[in-house]
Amino acid sequence: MRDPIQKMQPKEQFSCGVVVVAAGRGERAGQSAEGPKQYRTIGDRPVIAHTLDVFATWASIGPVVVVIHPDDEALLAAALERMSRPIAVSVVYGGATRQLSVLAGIEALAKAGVRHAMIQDAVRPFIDHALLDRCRTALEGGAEAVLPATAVADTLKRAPDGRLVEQTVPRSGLYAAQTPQCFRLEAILAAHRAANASGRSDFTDDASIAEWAGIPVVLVEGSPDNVKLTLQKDISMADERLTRHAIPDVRAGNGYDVHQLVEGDGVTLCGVFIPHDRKLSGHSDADVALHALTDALLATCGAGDIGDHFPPSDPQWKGAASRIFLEHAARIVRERGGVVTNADISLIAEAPRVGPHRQQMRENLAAILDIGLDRCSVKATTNERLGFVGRGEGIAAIATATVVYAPGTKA
Ligand SMILES: Nc1ccn([C@@H]2O[C@H](COP(=O)(O)OP(=O)(O)OP(=O)(O)O)[C@@H](O)[C@H]2O)c(=O)n1
Ligand SMILES: C[C@](O)(CO)[C@H](O)COP(=O)(O)O
Repeated sequence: MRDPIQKMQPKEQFSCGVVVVAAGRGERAGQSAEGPKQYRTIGDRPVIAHTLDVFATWASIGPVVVVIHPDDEALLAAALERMSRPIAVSVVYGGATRQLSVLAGIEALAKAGVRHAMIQDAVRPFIDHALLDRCRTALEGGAEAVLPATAVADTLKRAPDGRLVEQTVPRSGLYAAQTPQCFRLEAILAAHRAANASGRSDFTDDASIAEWAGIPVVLVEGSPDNVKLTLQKDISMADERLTRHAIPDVRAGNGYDVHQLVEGDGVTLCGVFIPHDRKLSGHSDADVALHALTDALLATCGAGDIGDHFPPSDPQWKGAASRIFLEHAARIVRERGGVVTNADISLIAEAPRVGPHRQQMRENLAAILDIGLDRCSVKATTNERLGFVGRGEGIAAIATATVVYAPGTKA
């Protein structure tokens, strides 16, 4: 589409607020326990959170008014919690039609003292910054009314009874209207007020009110992605699209621990008791490997470290089997929506030899974490006789845990 405004130099100061209309009942989409369609989850969040996010992350963002149904206050509050960037919104109640809801929204926006208004359906979550920029350019070029639209691609038929085709309608010059529809605020407010005063309530978009009021409406290129979620299948497709493209929330945590070797009869490593002429000193069974892995798991969800959960000063952990600590960390991870996908431990010790026990150690990890054996790794190395490990004064362990969290999981 050729955009006559696009080439013009900015002549109009851009100062723009946004009205997001969300007061509809979504009857064509059908009932859902989540509420009307604008509050239903697509991907990881409610539809309206996606829509508002695009404005919240747009450099030219101004004041935002959200028009809701009086029954939906809690739903909106919950959706605002799911934004990727917090946004301050004014909330007003809408009316029985979209037209009345928009009027309530632009009346509220007029109080914010902005020059321009973008009017957006809450149920068009796939707007993007390039589209908003095209609208902005057109407003800066002096347009009073700007309509993003796409040329109609299908052959059009008129069938008044929905059964028998009466006529093929030439599609040349026909466009499908999208939102945000953008206006000089004063002009669209006057047009909406006049339409309301005249008793007209059948306008399905704001550009048609502008046309009715004699305001020239300039087209800018819409986006084929900018679909309106009208039916259940639109919501399912939107969900599928976002889920397919969701970036996996993969987090890696590391842990490190050292325990001193003192006189004794053996050490416990990864839950395996290995007879030895020394033992590891510690408050619990001093399983340095499981301690490091516990820290690594906790690190994947910002849950502190082993000492926060099991203070060494607490007598109940005296001599405790360290698998308790690892089980606890794994439970925290699961409760926060995480799935452990890998656990890797490196032991650094001059003695005893770990090799003969590696398989049992891996099996212990797999059992404690309830994951496959191929996701559990135990390795060992000496410290080439260097340092405190090399002198046999202690054993160290380094662990890495990899956890995949559900999209949108809050740690
Ligand atoms: N009284 C109304 C009706 C609609 N809308 C909003 O206008 C947008 C586009 O409307 P539509 O898709 O028709 O939504 P609904 O009216 O909710 O759907 P239905 O007609 O199926 O009930 C939606 O964001 C909707 O919430 C509104 O704010 N107030
Ligand atoms: C405003 C709109 O989204 C532009 O396509 C559309 O007109 C809303 O229509 P509906 O009748 O409320 O579904």
